[in-house]
Amino acid sequence: MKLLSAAQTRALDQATIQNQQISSADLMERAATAVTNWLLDELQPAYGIAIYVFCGPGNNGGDGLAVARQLYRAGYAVQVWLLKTGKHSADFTHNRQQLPAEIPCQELDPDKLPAVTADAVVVDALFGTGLSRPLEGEAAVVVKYLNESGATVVAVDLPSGLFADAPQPADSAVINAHYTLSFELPKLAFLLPQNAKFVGDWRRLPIELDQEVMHNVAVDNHFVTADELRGCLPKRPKFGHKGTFGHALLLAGSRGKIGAAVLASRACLRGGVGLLTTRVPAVGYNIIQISDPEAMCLADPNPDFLTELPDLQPYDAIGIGPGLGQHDSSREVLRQLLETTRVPLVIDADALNLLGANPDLLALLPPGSLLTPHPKEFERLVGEPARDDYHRLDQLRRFAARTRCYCVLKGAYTALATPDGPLYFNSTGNPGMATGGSGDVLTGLLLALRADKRLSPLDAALLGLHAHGRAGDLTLPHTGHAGLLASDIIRFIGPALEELVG
Ligand SMILES: NC(=O)C1=CN([C@@H]2O[C@H](COP(=O)(O)OP(=O)(O)OC[C@H]3O[C@@H](n4cnc5c(N)ncnc54)[C@H](O)[C@@H]3O)[C@@H](O)[C@H]2O)[C@@H](O)CC1
Ligand SMILES: Nc1ncnc2c1ncn2[C@@H]1O[C@H](COP(=O)(O)OP(=O)(O)O)[C@@H](O)[C@H]1O
Ligand SMILES: [K+]
Repeated sequence: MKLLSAAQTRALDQATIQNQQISSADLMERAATAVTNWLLDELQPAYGIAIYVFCGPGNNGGDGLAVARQLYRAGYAVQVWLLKTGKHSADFTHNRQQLPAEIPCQELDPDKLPAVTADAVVVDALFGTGLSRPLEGEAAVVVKYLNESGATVVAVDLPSGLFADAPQPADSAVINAHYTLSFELPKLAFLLPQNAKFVGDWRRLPIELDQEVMHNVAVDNHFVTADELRGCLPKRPKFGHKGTFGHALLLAGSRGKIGAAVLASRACLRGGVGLLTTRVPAVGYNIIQISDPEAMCLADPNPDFLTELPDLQPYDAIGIGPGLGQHDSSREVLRQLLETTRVPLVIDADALNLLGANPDLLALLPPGSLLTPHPKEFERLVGEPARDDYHRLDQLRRFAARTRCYCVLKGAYTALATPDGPLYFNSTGNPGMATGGSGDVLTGLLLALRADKRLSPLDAALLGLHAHGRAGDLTLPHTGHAGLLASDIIRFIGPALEELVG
C-alpha cells in the first residue's frame, strides 16, 4: 500500500472526481459517510451524548459539516463549532448551506469556548492535508482546549495541526486524537513514534479513490499489508530436499549470551532453512547441541567469544551478531567475513556496533547485505543522533543508498530501506515484542529466508519482517503482552509463514 504525500493525495482526489464523473461535493459526501458509519458502527456513542463537531475553513471542515448533518439525521445531539478565520472552500460553503437549521452552529470565540465535558465526543475537522503551516492564534487555542477537555476525540483524515509527511516544531499545537480516520490510505506521519500521542489508534476508511491512478503513482514510502505479501513465499516443491532450502551459518554468542545464539538458531530452523550450522565459542557447544538439536554446532577454540572464522565454502547465507560481544578478535572475525564472503549476509546487534565503531569495517560491507539495527544501533552505525523521526528516516534512506545494502530500523512499524530508494513499513507486531531476544529471533528468521535462493533480497526481508510481527501477534491469545517471550514468537513462525505461501 502506498503512502502518498499531501500533494499526491490532492491529485488523486482530483483524478477520482474526473474519472468517476462526480462532483467534489459527492466525494466529500462519500468521505463523510465513511466517517459517520465508523462512528455509528465502531465507536457507538450512546444516544443523547453530546457530539461536538469542530470545523475549519477548508474541505476538512466541509467533511465535518457533512458528518454533523448525517449524525443529526441518525438521531444524535450534534453541535457545530466553526473557526472564525480562514477563507471558506467551495465544498465547505456547500455543506454549510446543507446543514439543517435545527443543528446549533456557531463561530468559536477563543475567549468563550463551549463547555466540552469529558463524556462528550469531539469530531476534529479543523484541518487535514491542507495544513500549510503550524497552527497558531485562534486555532491553536481551540486545539489546546480540546486536548485538555478529556473528551473522546476522533480526528477526520488527520489530527489537526499535524503535517501528513513532514515534521512540525516541537511545541506547536496538534490535536491529541484517540482515533484518526484516514481516507483511503494511511499517512507517513502515523507510523512515527514522535506522533503516537497525536494520532491515537488510526483506521483507514476506503472511499473508492481511483485505483488506476493510485497504482501508477510513484512513491517513496510503502506500508506493507498481509494482502500484498500473501502468495509471495514459494510453496515447497514436492521433491524438494534440504539442499533446496539452503545451508545457513550463524556466528553468534559469547559467555553469558549464548541464549541469543539459541534463539536465533531456533528461529532460523523454524524459518524453513534446509540446514543450519551455528558457530559459538566453546562455552556454548553443549548448550546449542541440547537446546537446538536440529542445528549443527561448530565450537570456536576460545571458550568465551569468537576468534576464528570457519571455512565458508558450504554456506548459502551467513548471519552474524546476536550475543556476539565486541572483543577485538570477534571484530577481526567480522572483518575476515566481510572481506571473504560471497553469499548474502544478515548483520545484527554487536556486529552492527562493531561496524559503527570501526568505519574501516563499514567500508567493506558487501552490497546486498541485510542489516537489522534498532534505533540506538542505527545511531552508532551512522555516528550521528537524529533530530527527529523524519531525519532518522532520511539517514536510513541515505545509508542504504550509500552502502547498496538493505537496512531495517526496528520498532513498531519497522522500516526497511532499500538500495534504490523506497522505504517499506511493516504492519505487524505488538508492544509485547519489546522484550529481550525478539531481535535475535528476527535475525534467525531473516537468515533462513536469505538462504532460500528462490527469494529476492527484498522479498526475503519483507516476508521475514511481516512473519516475525505476525508470529508475535499470534502469541497474544496465549501469552498476553506482558507474558510474551521471544521463544513464544519462534513457536508461531511456522503458522505465520504458512499464511504467506503461494
Ligand atoms: N475532494 C477532496 O479533495 C476531498 C478532500 N477531503 C478532505 O479535504 C481535506 C483537505 O482539504 P483542504 O485542502 O481544503 O485543506 P484543509 O481543510 O486541511 O485546510 C485548508 C484551509 O486551511 C488553511 N490553513 C492551512 N494551514 C493553516 C494554519 N496553520 N492556520 C490557519 N489556516 C490554515 C488554508 O489556507 C485553507 O483555507 C482532507 O484532509 C479531507 O478531510 C475529503 O472530503 C475527501 C475528498
Ligand atoms: N512496540 C512494538 N511493536 C511492534 N514490534 C516491536 C515493538 N517493540 C519491539 N518490536 C519488535 O521486536 C524486535 C526487538 O528487537 P531488538 O530491539 O533488537 O531486541 P533484542 O535486542 O532484545 O533482541 C524488533 O523486531 C521490533 O520490531
Ligand atoms: K482533522
